[in-house]
Amino acid sequence: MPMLDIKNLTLEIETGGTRVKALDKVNLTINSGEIRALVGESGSGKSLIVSAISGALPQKFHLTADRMSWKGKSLLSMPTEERRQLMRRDIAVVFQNPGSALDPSATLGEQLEESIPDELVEGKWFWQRRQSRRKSAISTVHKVGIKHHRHYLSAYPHQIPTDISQKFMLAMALISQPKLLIADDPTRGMETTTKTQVLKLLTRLNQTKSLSILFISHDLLAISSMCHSMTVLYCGQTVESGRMKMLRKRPLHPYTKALLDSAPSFQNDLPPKSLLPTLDGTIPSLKHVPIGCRLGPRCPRAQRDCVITPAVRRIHDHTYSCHFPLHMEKL
Ligand SMILES: Nc1ncnc2c1ncn2[C@@H]1O[C@H](COP(=O)(O)OP(=O)(O)OP(=O)(O)O)[C@@H](O)[C@H]1O
Repeated sequence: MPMLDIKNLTLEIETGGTRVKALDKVNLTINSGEIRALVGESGSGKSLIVSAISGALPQKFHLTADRMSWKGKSLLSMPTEERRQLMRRDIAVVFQNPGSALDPSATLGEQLEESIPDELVEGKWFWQRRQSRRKSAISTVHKVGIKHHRHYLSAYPHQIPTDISQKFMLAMALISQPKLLIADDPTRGMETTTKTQVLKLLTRLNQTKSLSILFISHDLLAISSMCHSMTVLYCGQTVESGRMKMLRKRPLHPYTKALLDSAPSFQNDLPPKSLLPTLDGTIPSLKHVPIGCRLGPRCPRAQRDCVITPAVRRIHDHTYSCHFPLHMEKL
């Protein structure tokens, strides 16, 4: 049984007097110990999925799903307090805008120490427990690559640079020793050495502590080096999902292929200064989503049938939604 299991998640948003489906029957599963990438162009709905899982959607959004469960328990019918505990203890989220998630009136040290669940604090007496909190705060900031802990732990959020607040959010997420980490573009804007350090830390935690990770990023090279599986999203629809190796070798959906082909690091035989292949056009706005397969107007393989939403098809653990998939002759 998957740890996190989402089936046919639909999210409707009111925009300009009409209701649009920002997410349209999205499927996503994460197994214990798995690192799954969630990829797709800007505006495809990745952050909305994160908000839906964490229960952080505005009231006016209308969310439905055939299944949205954590270890078999429905998240949709879970009492608020239980859901809050789950998000505090088992699922940790690193949101895209680290600054806005921090309390401006408390120091980083206070916020970090407060995030440690009571059961992870050692000692019987107040002073022992305070020391234990301090010790884990220091060791966690070191783990995520923040060196001058004395300086940063006593600083307020507005006093620290963006890259430190990004690392700090990761520390806040990891300090509760979660079972699943949802990281929405955690390395965005980081310089290469810091990024490598963060990715190594996540891989190590996955291998040694069996931490499952939903890794959202635009960095396909990082994704292919650390993720076991990948779910591809286009304009609110899941187009393909499967093992990383399989998707890289034989993507079945034209969008997955276009996405992989657009990454320079994946193109070994590309002559210098040649143009990377990309799909014409851009992702449509929510007000103008095409009917059926939303990639239709941009898809090189589109035909008349594509105005009907393709069903999800499965080959072992590889799923895709396309009327005219690639590579079928080789399967
Ligand atoms: N609060 C909101 N109100 C209205 N529309 C929204 C809201 N949040 C997101 N959207 C719309 O939902 C769609 C998906 O947005 P989302 O931020 O989830 O994309 P994303 O894939 O995370 O993009 P990025 O890679 O840039 O973070 C976009 O068209 C966006 O404009």
